[in-house]
Amino acid sequence: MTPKISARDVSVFYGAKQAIDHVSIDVDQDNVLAFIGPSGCGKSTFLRTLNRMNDTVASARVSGEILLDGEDIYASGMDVVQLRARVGMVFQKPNPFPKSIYENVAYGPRIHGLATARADLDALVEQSLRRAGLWDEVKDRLTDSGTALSGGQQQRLCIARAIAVDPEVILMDEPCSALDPIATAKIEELIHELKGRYAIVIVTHNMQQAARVSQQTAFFHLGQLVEFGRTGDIFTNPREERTRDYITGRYG
Ligand SMILES: Nc1ncnc2c1ncn2[C@@H]1O[C@H](COP(=O)(O)OP(=O)(O)OP(=O)(O)O)[C@@H](O)[C@H]1O
Repeated sequence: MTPKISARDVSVFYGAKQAIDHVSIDVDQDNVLAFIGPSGCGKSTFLRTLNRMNDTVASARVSGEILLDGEDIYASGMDVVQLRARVGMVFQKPNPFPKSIYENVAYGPRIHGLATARADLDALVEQSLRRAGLWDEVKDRLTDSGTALSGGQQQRLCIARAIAVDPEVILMDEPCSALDPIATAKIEELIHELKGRYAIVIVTHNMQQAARVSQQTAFFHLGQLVEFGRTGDIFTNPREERTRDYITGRYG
């Protein structure tokens, strides 16, 4: 199977400090891939290279190659706005726009010209909220502010917002770390439902979560990709000592 994203020999520097050290990895189409590793090992930094979110950090410099469907996303002609629609992102802290629930979801399709007629936009908003498992909770209050929802609902709204522009990949950077266990379980359920429709990459500190939601796991340490494989193998039979030490809680 051709990978959805292929990262080759990727390094990232913040000024003189190297945060990612020659990482190569493929993201498959039909999988959930989890990035795990101790704090500061570079999980978020690497995740953010996959849709050029590091462009927003002045000191960040990326080398190597990242191909999306075989196309170099760092090529000079790449439209970064379009790229971030194709490779959407959900952040640690839910960050809905200070606008209505409807507008949070409709904004992206409108600026990308995916729906112009009101009825089409309404249908797209409903479909996105349904896929994000939020429709039944908000259908009678679409004009309320997105920021008035609970944290878990806000995170699902952010997922609906990412889905609305018809992405191919969804990057999730610790999407449950600000949520309680019930809201977390809902997001995990949602990840199961979204799997197959979108390639999903999730950064998580929670190893049980990685084991529950992902089919593949990548373990990072000090900017290096130490081990990458099937989640079951990584957690039950890791090849590398550093992976074993981490998953058994010897450091972290
Ligand atoms: N904007 C930045 N400017 C300078 N250094 C940064 C920046 N962002 C991250 N770093 C550094 O890069 C390294 C990797 O950080 P990163 O946040 O990617 O790790 P992480 O594994 O996601 O950590 P955590 O699990 O704590 O979120 C760390 O040493 C961090 O201090």
